[in-house]
Amino acid sequence: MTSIDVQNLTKEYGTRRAVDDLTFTVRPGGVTGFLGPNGAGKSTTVRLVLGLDRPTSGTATVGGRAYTALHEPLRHVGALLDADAAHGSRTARDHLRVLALSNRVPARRVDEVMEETGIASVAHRRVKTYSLGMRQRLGIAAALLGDPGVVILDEPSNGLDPEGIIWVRELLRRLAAEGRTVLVSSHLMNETASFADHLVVLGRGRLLADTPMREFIDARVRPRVRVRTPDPTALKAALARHGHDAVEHEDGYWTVHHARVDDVGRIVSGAGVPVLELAADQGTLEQAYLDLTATETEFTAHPKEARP
Ligand SMILES: Nc1ncnc2c1ncn2[C@@H]1O[C@H](COP(=O)(O)OP(=O)(O)OP(=O)(O)O)[C@@H](O)[C@H]1O
Repeated sequence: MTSIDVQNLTKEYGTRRAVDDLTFTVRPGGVTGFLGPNGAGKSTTVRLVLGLDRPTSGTATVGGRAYTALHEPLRHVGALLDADAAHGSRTARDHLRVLALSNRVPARRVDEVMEETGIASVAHRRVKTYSLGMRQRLGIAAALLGDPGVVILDEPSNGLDPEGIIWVRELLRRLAAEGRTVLVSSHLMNETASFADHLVVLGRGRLLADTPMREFIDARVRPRVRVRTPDPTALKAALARHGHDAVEHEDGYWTVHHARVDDVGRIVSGAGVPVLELAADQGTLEQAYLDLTATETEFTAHPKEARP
């Protein structure tokens, strides 16, 4: 099985340390979300993994070997870094054929990946006539061309329509289910939450988190419960007896903070409080991420102060 191993990786550009002593492993069989504010060092790390840049110190390997030492690398690692990587005056099919030929990938894979990514019907069109979403699909097709065990995608949903976004989500899950190692960097928290099971989070070049997604959220966002009842007085009284408080919202719901849905369910049913709806509000990846990175963001917009 092929892992991505980053070991004490550091990259300096002049006096700026873009990546600072990073150590983490991306394992097969799951989708790892690669997160961090602008300038955190995600792209630099990926470039070091792909041998596009040289580390100042430390190592980045794929299956125990440096990318540059891989024979026919496309058959081991597929990557989407930039949707504009294809030459605009080439057709999509020609672009993929050239890639296939230079990596001894069977020619039939060209048609297979175009079919899989939904661009078969535009295979003969020049890439410069493609929309951003179509170029994105072509970039994903190129990443999958060599049937690689490791797939690294930077913002794969970029420019895709709603149907395309769902397609990417399912594709990532399937690649992981097939036992591949999948690393996806993104700034879209809802999207990342929909496909990732593990997270690696960077801030100012350093590792801030390397945890399963559920643990990441649970450790940072306290659970809440939403309740709707026609008898708020009985609800508040029953909760108060167990040390809980309920806060009313404009939409008619009550929120019980720092509470688990099982506990609130038992309390209200035990007290005979009529309940129309009861739901766990588990907290989102976005809440947890913002909580973690609040102090790690290099670039923040500050609203102008109001003048007296
Ligand atoms: N070639 C380079 N020369 C000088 N500085 C660089 C170079 N590449 C990256 N940097 C700097 O390294 C830091 C990390 O940048 P990087 O692009 O890796 O971050 P990122 O997490 O991918 O950000 P984003 O989310 O904005 O894409 C930034 O401060 C950036 O300005």
